[in-house]
Amino acid sequence: MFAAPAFRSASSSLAKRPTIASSALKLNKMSVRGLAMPVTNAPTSAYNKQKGSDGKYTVTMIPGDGIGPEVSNAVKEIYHAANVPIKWEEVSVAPFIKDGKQTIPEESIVSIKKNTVALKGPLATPIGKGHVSLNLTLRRTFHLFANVRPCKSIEGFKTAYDNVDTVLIRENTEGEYSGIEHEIVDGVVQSIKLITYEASERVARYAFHHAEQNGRNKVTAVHKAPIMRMSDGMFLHACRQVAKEYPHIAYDEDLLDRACLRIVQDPAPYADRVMVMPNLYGDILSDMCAGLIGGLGLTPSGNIGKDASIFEAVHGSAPDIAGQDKANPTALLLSSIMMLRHMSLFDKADQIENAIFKTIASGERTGDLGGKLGTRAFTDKIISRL
Ligand SMILES: NC(=O)C1=CN([C@@H]2O[C@H](COP(=O)(O)OP(=O)(O)OC[C@H]3O[C@@H](n4cnc5c(N)ncnc54)[C@H](O)[C@@H]3O)[C@@H](O)[C@H]2O)C=CC1
Ligand SMILES: O=C(O)CCC(=O)C(=O)O
Ligand SMILES: [Mg+2]
Repeated sequence: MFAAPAFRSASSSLAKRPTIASSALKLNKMSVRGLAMPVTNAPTSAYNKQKGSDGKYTVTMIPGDGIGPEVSNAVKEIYHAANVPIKWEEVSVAPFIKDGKQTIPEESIVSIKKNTVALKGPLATPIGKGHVSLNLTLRRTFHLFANVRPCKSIEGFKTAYDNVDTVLIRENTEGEYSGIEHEIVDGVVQSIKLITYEASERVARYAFHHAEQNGRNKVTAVHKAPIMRMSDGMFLHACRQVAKEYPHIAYDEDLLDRACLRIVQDPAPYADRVMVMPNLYGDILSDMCAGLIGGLGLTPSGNIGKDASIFEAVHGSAPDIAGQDKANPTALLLSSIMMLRHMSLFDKADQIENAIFKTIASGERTGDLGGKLGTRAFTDKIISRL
């Protein structure tokens, strides 16, 4: 097992390191002042909303950019056809500047806070100029500390492997995506990878909890601690501490590059476990896993917090195909199915999931899977199988 010498020398004072932890909290609260939710170490809380007088649960919907409105529309149509007891509260998170700071509309924050569940289409982030990532802003604003990204081979759709079944849990609020960058002097830029023990422990605990709840018998922490000695070293330390609380779940560690190689050479051994890792590694590894099962049109995710959860596809706004009726809505649909299960609407989740998989297996597919159907026609085929 890897030992992190530089980190070890500092570990005894770990519990008394309020400076790192409190500066992280300040960062989290910066995005939407006054509305940030408290951070706690509890793995997650159950969905406990009551149906409205119309017999429906209200869920926030953020259609998103690029292909977002097309794939969101597919979800809405299928849910309507399947009589899912959900009423969508559609909001925009288009940012504006208030007091010199990027702000997202209060209406969207109030909606997510009230409903505690949201389904989100992809949000585009301009490169190098314009607003900062709204995806990251939402994750930080609602302390969505764990990003769960399952990736499973689709029966009837042939790829190099038919046994991919990975579950990746990504720390979702800090790490390389803390957004702390500055130019020290001309031509020298510093980008801070901020890792706190608190966030590492929280996501590690969620990974073990998730493994336990989903019949997986191992947690693998994915890292680059030989290089990122203190930051990934602390992440590993937190994982090792939490592992002691779960003696019935095996724990091991793997280097990120080695894990990438192993997964593409033989994904089978990864079907028994949950992988947990810092933010950037999870972002990259989840696209890589998607490639093994047929691409980004197929992979869902859930951003899990204690007080709210936002479900979204792994993919982005796909500007190359936006507005052309080419997008595969499966990824957002499967994300919505994760959401339905989170809400304990298991029958509806199974019904829609079966219809999607039967449609794909029948050969009726969108272009990304080698098919001829557009987004709308594919949606209609799913509806016909509900
Ligand atoms: N969570 C989010 O909202 C995310 C947002 N983004 C943002 O999205 C924008 C575009 O990013 P890209 O790097 O181009 O990644 P992307 O995921 O949007 O697209 C990558 C490739 O996959 C294809 N693709 C993605 N989703 C598909 C679908 N549902 N059906 C068929 N093909 C699909 C695209 O056509 C493209 O060729 C950027 O502004 C990025 O920052 C990127 C990833 C996640
Ligand atoms: O926020 C973004 O623009 C990209 C985020 C991303 O790639 C992801 O969450 O997978
Ligand atoms: Mg990504």
